[in-house]
Amino acid sequence: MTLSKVTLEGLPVYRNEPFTDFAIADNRKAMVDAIAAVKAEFGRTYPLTIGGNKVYTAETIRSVNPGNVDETVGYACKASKAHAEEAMGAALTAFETWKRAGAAERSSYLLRAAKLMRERKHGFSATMILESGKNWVEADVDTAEAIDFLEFYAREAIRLSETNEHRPLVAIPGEANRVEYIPLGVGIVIPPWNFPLAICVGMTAAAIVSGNTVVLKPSSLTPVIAHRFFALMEEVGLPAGVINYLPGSGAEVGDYLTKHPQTRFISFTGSKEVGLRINRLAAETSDGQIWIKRVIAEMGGKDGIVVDETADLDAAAAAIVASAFGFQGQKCSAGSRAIIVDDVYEELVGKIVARTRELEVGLPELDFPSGPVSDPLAFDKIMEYIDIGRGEGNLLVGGHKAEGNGYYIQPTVFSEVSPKARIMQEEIFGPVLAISRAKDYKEAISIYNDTEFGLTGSYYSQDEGRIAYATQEMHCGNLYVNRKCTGALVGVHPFGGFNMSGTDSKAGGYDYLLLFTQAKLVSRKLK
Ligand SMILES: NC(=O)c1ccc[n+]([C@@H]2O[C@H](COP(=O)([O-])OP(=O)(O)OC[C@H]3O[C@@H](n4cnc5c(N)ncnc54)[C@H](O)[C@@H]3O)[C@@H](O)[C@H]2O)c1
Ligand SMILES: N[C@@H](CCC=O)C(=O)O
Repeated sequence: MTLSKVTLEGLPVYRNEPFTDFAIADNRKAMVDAIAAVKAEFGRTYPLTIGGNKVYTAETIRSVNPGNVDETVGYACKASKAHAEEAMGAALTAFETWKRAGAAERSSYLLRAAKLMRERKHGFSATMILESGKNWVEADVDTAEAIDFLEFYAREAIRLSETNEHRPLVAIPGEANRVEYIPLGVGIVIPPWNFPLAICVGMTAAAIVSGNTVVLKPSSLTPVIAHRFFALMEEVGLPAGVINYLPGSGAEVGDYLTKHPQTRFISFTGSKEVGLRINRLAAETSDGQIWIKRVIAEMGGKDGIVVDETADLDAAAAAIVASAFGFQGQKCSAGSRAIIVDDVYEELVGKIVARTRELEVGLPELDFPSGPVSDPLAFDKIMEYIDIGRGEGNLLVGGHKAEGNGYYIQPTVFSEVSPKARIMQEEIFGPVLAISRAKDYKEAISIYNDTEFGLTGSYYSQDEGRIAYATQEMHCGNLYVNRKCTGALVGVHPFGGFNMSGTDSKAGGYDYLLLFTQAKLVSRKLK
């Protein structure tokens, strides 16, 4: 593919990457082989990369397999503030040329990376299985989403560069007017650990394809998969300094870069606490700073599924269990609350309990449906919430540590939980489902709305009037009807939440790249 020749018309129509069917023996074998190949690389040290230079540090971050804590996936070199300063310098230098590359050229790097990632799909997924504790399907979905982000944003950058053709300004005689979406500058990209490939790729790709350069500070829990993506971008020939790979402490390097006067924007996805801190620090102007920093902050959720008495209860039970316990509830979209109307409460709770009991907990590489949680801090926090839950509801399933040489917790269900209970209000980010009873669908929806978050929600019903009411009243960025509240697809379900869930950036949607650009109007008087 010639770089400057990429056009929207010349590209195949965007389609979501298909998921792998692991019922097929060849696909299972391919994943087993990929896991073995990743294990053969265990224990390697991954350098920082600043302006293309590899930097090895004495201090490293040990990336542990949360499913078998004796295994070290790798060691990531750990940046200091001095490295952060160098990375900022490298990104500023690279920006001077990268900002002038056309959208077609910038997009071509993403498209090449997508092609290679597709060819090596199971390798990327296997790294996540071993580094983040995803089961095979969850890891495969994460890789597919990463490929989707690359393909989608490549097309979006080209579309945005052709905006005057697709959305012409109002014409007036004697002038030629056009809008150009130009890059912002150097951005700090701070992804979470839980979609360690897809979200890392999506945030980084969107920033650079819009003409910015970035310092990428991956989560300290998943630096190896982030490095795998970074190495892919090097392999496709991305110029040095466009992405600077800089693992390090959030408190040290993260704060330093957030406060830096030459940081133009911060693209963050993670917890409410860290997001609010970044937002506050970024609002303070540093000496020498000549802009208002832009903060894109996608944060947590306390998502839920509302079920009324007309709903298909088997479908609702399946969705509630999948949304609550998929990847051990460690998704911002996790349906950690179910709000069920009185008439069908007992029946539906029975179905939820039965399905939850079927979830076997075990080693991700052996593809158990339920695996470990991320790390000891998360383990302790979740177990504390389970203790709190014992005082706030009826424990129906789980409630204990599960067997295994890792951070395993039994999928846990509490019923008869008050809407104001802590386990109904606070993000637990683990395999804990709280169920509340409502007298009717209107009360159920008002319980759903009664949190500080507003990310995802589902409404289960067969009544069109109620569906219309729920559509209007449920206050969240991603509302689903008669489907689970996890699993947004790029281009299909633009993703982002309201209130304390963040800035509603709508990742994977048509508005996302605008966040990484500024619009410049050029008006020319004609003779
Ligand atoms: N809304 C979304 O789209 C979305 C998607 C995924 C995850 N999340 C949320 O992310 C959270 C889980 O991810 P996590 O545990 O990685 O979150 P986290 O907030 O602990 O960390 C997120 C990132 O911030 C970094 N960080 C920590 N302190 C920092 C600081 N002072 N300055 C700069 N960076 C700092 C971390 O190293 C990590 O890379 C959950 O709350 C989840 O709901 C939200
Ligand atoms: N986009 C993902 C959630 C990302 C947050 O963890 C979903 O829709 O389930």
